[in-house]
Amino acid sequence: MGKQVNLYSFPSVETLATALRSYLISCQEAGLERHGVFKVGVSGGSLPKTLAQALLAPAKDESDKVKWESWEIFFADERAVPLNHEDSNYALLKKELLDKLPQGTPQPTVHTIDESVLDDTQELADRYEQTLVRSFASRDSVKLPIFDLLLLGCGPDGHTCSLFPGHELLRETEAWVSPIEDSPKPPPRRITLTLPVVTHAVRVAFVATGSGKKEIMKDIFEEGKGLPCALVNEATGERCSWFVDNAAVEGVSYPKRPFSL
Ligand SMILES: O=C1O[C@H](COP(=O)(O)O)[C@@H](O)[C@H](O)[C@H]1O
Repeated sequence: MGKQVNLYSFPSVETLATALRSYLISCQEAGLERHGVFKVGVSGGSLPKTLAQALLAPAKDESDKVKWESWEIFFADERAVPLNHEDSNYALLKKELLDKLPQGTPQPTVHTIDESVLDDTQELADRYEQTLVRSFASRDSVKLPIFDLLLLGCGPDGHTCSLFPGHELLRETEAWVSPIEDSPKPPPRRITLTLPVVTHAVRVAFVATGSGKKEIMKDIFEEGKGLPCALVNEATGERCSWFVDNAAVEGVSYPKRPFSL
C-alpha cells in the first residue's frame, strides 16, 4: 500500500467538515492558478451531505471564499436514472448542496449525464466521456483527463465510484468512463470514471464516516486485498487524503496525521 497516503481523523463530522473546507479551498486556488477554473469530480452516497456541511459554512475571510463561478463539477459516477430520480447522484448533490446555496451566489457549472440515452449505458458512458473530452482535452493531456480534485466515497465493501471489488471494470485501461450493468449495490445500471482517470487526478480525497466503515478501513489500510479504495491509495500515495471520523478508523493501525495543508 502507498505508505504516504494522508489519513486525517477527526472527533466529529463537524470538525472533519471544517478541515475539508480548508482543503477544498486550497485545491480550488491551485486549480485556478493552474488553468483558471476548478475541475472537481464528486461522488454520491454519504459524501454530498458532508460536502454541504463544509461548503455552506460562511467564509471566515476573503481567503476562505468558495469561488463557485469557477467550479466545474463532474460526477465520479452516476446511476442510469433520470436526473430527478431519488437514485441520481446529481439529484442528491442538488438536494444537499446546490439548492442550498444562498440566493445570489454565482452558480457552478455542473456536468450531468445525457438523460436521453438512459436505456443504453454504453452510449451514456460514451457521451459523458465526450463531455470530459470537451472540457479537458484542449488544456490538459489528451491521454487522460486531469481533475484538480476527485472527491470519493468508500462503500462498506471497499468500492469507490462504481468500481466494485473483483469486478472486471478494475482492469479497464482505455476508456475514461465505463458503463456497468451489474452493480452489486442497487441500482445495477450505472456509469463510472475508470481507475486510470481516478488515479491521474492532481488530488484525490476520500470522505468516510461512521463505525459502519471501520472493518473495511482495516482491510483497505492494513491488507489492501485488491479493494478498489486500496488500489487508489497505492497509485496515488501522497496525492491522496482520507478525511474520516474517529469512529470509522477505530482499531486501524495505519498512522493518522494531524491535519495540515
Ligand atoms: O453507490 C455509491 O456508493 C459510494 C459509497 O457510498 P457511501 O454512502 O458508502 O458513502 C459512492 O461513493 C458512490 O458515488 C455511489 O454511487
